[in-house]
Amino acid sequence: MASQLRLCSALALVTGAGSGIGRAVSVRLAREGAAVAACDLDEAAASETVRLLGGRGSEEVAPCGGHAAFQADVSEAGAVRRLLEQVQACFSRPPSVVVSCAGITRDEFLLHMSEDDWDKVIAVNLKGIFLVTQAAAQLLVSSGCHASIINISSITGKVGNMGQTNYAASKAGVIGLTQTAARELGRHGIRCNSVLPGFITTPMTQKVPQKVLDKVTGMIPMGHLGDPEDVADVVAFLASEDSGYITGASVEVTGGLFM
Ligand SMILES: CCCCCCCCCCCCCC(=O)CC(=O)SCCNC(=O)CCNC(=O)[C@H](O)C(C)(C)COP(=O)(O)OP(=O)(O)OC[C@H]1O[C@@H](n2cnc3c(N)ncnc32)[C@H](O)[C@@H]1OP(=O)(O)O
Ligand SMILES: NC(=O)C1=CN([C@@H]2O[C@H](COP(=O)(O)OP(=O)(O)OC[C@H]3O[C@@H](n4cnc5c(N)ncnc54)[C@H](O)[C@@H]3O)[C@@H](O)[C@H]2O)C=CC1
Repeated sequence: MASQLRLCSALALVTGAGSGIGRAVSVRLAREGAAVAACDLDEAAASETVRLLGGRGSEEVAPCGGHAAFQADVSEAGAVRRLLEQVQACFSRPPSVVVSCAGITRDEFLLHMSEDDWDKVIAVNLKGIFLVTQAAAQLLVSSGCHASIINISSITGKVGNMGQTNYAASKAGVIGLTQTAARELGRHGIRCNSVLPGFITTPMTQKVPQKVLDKVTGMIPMGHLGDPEDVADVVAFLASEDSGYITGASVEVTGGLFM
């Protein structure tokens, strides 16, 4: 689909920007004119994303401003606070688009799942989105800026998935968190929506046993796994004013899996 320049005045903070869906989201938002603050636990990966965007220090300059890479662990409150301070200082404004893509899996059947694997997944996937959403919202409300917050959940948060009690719980929590944030922040001109991808071809799904991937592919009405760009298309829409009357929604990007 031809990209429009819907985001020329936007500053987009993307977490998990160093890989997969987060990288695709960063590329798409930049292509639509946004300045991108690409954050990841892996600083080198975030910097590579910015290089791909034609970031500061490269010959290409984004249509409406530069891009920058930031390192932060979204599960750490202090790191998230510093991240938002750094973004505000770097761009002299709060992010008007916030996309939380950072996430992990630690898959195991319930009977054998360790407490540590539970804690780690909840900390990154759910608490991380709480911390980023809260820190961004505090900046935005105090400055009176309108914004679009987009949290990446998963279809697993809707229907569950064998081997993922921790992950499914975290992603179901993201939906509830986002709906509640939408209720509280709507009066401030801040929209909050969730995106629920199905199986998307990224490093995260490379760990899935082939027999499971084979099984699920046969269940997808569109007959194939999705690409990160399929998710980025929807994120760009939710980031733009084309979705200006949408908040509290959960948008499934699954090829029809578990519709
Ligand atoms: C018929 C059902 C088809 C599959 C439906 C799956 C729908 C899920 C859609 C999710 C889309 C969104 C994905 C997302 O958000 C990003 C991710 O989370 S990617 C990671 C997704 N993770 C999984 O799906 C878990 C995959 N399973 C595993 O990693 C391992 O099985 C596990 C570590 C849990 C256990 O390993 P192990 O003890 O070695 O057991 P086996 O691997 O041999 O499995 C035993 C048995 O169970 C079957 N099985 C395993 N996982 C699933 C599963 N998710 N759905 C259905 N069946 C599963 C496996 O095929 C074996 O069956 P046998 O008949 O005994 O061979
Ligand atoms: N790939 C898929 O099939 C699906 C993925 N999702 C979700 O989409 C999001 C992105 O997933 P993918 O791109 O597939 O995964 P990925 O593994 O390719 O990318 C995840 C990125 O998040 C970063 N990250 C991990 N922990 C972090 C932390 N504590 N702080 C900051 N960054 C951290 C990683 O370094 C990595 O760059 C995740 O939230 C995932 O749960 C949802 C549904 C399907």
